[in-house]
Amino acid sequence: MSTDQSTPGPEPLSGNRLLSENGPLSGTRDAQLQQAMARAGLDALWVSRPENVRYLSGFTSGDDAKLLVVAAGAQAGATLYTDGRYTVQAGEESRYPAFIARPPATLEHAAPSVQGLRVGFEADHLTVSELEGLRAHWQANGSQATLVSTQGVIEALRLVKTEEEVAQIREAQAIADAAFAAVRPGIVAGVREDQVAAQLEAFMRGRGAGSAFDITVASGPRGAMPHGTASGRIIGNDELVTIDFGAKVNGYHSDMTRTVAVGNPSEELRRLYRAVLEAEEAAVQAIRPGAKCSDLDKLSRDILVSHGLGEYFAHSLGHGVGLAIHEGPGLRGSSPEVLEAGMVVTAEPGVYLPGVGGVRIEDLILVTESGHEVLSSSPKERL
Ligand SMILES: CSCC[C@H](N)C(=O)N1CCC[C@H]1C(=O)N[C@@H](C)C(=O)O
Repeated sequence: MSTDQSTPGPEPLSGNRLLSENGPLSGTRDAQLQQAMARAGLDALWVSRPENVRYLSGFTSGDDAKLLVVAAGAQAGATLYTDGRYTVQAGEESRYPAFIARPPATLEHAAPSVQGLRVGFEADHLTVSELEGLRAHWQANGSQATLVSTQGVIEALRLVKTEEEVAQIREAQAIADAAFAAVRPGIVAGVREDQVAAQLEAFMRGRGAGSAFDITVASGPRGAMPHGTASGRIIGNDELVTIDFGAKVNGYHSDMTRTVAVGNPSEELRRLYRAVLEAEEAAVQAIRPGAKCSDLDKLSRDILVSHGLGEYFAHSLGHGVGLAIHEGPGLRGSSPEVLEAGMVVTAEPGVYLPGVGGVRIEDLILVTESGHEVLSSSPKERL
């Protein structure tokens, strides 16, 4: 898989070609996109973030594709640009016609469509060389397009999930819960962290799901690493082990963390665990439409501060989950976002004490009209 569309590669199977005529914008998602583009003052949008390409087009190899959307006028419509490795797949999956080529042929093909338009590009997901390519082909080459830097145009549409999207996330979380139930009895002293991760991953693959990200299994002092990817460390007796993992179903992720006790951890470790559990449960209970993300973060942080642990809570409370493992809304102190029904978020406070260890507890939560539904069902230990 390559994210660099400018890398020379194999030629298209049968030359550059459009798989069908230009595709109209139709349906709810396209209408929302057109409104969002109008709000951002855009005539067209060059979509390069893989999840956004997938969200709009349905093409599942968004890493190797771009999408041009022209919102209105004679050229209105959308075209997927990908290369000859994906001719069949694009024909099967994409809601829009595909032009099979690599840059610069893709940009040359798009140039007449963007003539004189204000064309947005995704500033967080376009490389400098790709931007130079847009400039060379759409500005310096007579197309006279105005390139506009944008952030979060499509991400804003992805914040509230449809029922179909929630169903995928629910399925991913159910598989992760089943994996945890199957693997938990084997998390004992003498087992390596990476064996635990391998068992979780094998279980999820056996159920047709992928792993949402590199699994964290952080035992003993490694628990002080929030992103402590499973290592060859052997889990010891009387330790805490933090396990953070998720499944991926049809591109949609789940995310859950449990911290488990092996043997009889010290009273100091149990105290950390109880404080984190209190902070997590309070945050979950406060999740409802209208709740401010920054307030939720503060609520859990204040509880950890009251236990003298505020300085050890080294990240935000949580994040949205969907086609990306980390997406909006951000449940953090600086977030201006407010929860709405249909959002799927995590609540995952943690404390990390260098040389000692750490604790994190995380649930995956659907915001509902009446409050919330906790999608993760794996039991939490009471220490
Ligand atoms: C590599 S994906 C990690 C998934 C995990 N559940 C997670 O989101 N974590 C683990 C600890 C912190 C948190 C995280 O990475 N939060 C981000 C959004 C932050 O910047 O705080």
